[in-house]
Amino acid sequence: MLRPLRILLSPPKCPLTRCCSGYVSRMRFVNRLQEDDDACAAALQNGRIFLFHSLSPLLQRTNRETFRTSALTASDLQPILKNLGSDGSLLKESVLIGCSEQNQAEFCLDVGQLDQAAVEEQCGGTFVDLRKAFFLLKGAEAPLVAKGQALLRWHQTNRFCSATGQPTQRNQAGSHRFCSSSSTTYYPQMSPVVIVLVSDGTRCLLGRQASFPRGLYSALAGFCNMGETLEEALRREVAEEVGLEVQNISYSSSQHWPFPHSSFMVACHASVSPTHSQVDVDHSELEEARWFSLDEITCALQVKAPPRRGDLPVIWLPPPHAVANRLITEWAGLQRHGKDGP
Ligand SMILES: NC(=O)C1=CN([C@@H]2O[C@H](COP(=O)(O)OP(=O)(O)OC[C@H]3O[C@@H](n4cnc5c(N)ncnc54)[C@H](O)[C@@H]3O)[C@@H](O)[C@H]2O)C=CC1
Repeated sequence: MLRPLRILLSPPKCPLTRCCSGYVSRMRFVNRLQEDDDACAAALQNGRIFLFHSLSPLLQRTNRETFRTSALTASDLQPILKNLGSDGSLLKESVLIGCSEQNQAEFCLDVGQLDQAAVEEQCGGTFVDLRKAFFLLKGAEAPLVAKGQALLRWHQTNRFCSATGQPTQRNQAGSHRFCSSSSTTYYPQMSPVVIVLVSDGTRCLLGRQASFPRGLYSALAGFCNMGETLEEALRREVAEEVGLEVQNISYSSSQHWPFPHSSFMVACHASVSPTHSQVDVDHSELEEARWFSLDEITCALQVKAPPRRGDLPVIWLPPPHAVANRLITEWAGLQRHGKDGP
């Protein structure tokens, strides 16, 4: 007979003062768990575990429209895994992703080898593709599942040493893998990407790829090449994609972006002189790029959901989770207050 399942909903955000007071101890706790396998195994027994199935996170519907992540404790999960025919070793495949504000270690576990419907039934949730889940979740929950999925994916695709072909072994936290034949330690990787909102003083430049949904425009983005600085990558990408030379580069913010794989997005503003703003699009990279006025951006920022089939054509922008949205919002705010971006 199964014990009643206790689903732990992610805690609401705590007041700033409390977050700050516990921050140092939480960071040191996570760091210790990454270094000490025994401590990590013990923390797993008392931790919160976010389930994934074939890299899709388990979500709970809170009402008709909204979803939240759900986490189980090890003691809730163990009987479920056993009931579904898994031995006790599966739990140890959990990877550490952080520590809650209640000082509880947080882990992710992919149960892709178990029957999806059976896990959903026993856990009272639904596994949702990350592309959908990322935009259904609010606040800190979206980056949390993105981080968990990225780490689980990295382990699934780095089981062997690229030098010797021998299997690699992970530490308990999952913060690295080790090949004992070549004594090589492998760490999870992100690809650096620069994303830039170019302004000519009164307008900003957005582009769209042919693969984007109809009407979606975004800031220009591109992967950094080996050996490049961010500034070099930014200048090169803008030159390649739209034939412009930018100046006045300023940093805005950054984010981990899980699509299609882990990118480390560094978001910047930059400018061109209004007398040198003629766009020359490389159509092998972009379908279109053009300048947008503040009025056009203000309208586009008000479109809160992608247009549906049959709706009138409308220009819309990446959602608030995307750092591109932050760049565009920052630019619009500065324009409204009479200052250009960078
Ligand atoms: N979070 C946000 O606000 C936004 C995120 N992005 C992300 O930025 C990234 C780059 O954007 P785009 O250049 O438009 O992407 P893209 O997917 O069009 O990639 C461009 C080219 O870069 C090369 N490439 C792919 N993966 C690479 C890697 N890991 N390292 C080096 N080169 C690689 C390939 O030749 C690919 O054709 C994408 O992951 C995209 O999802 C793009 C716009 C907004």
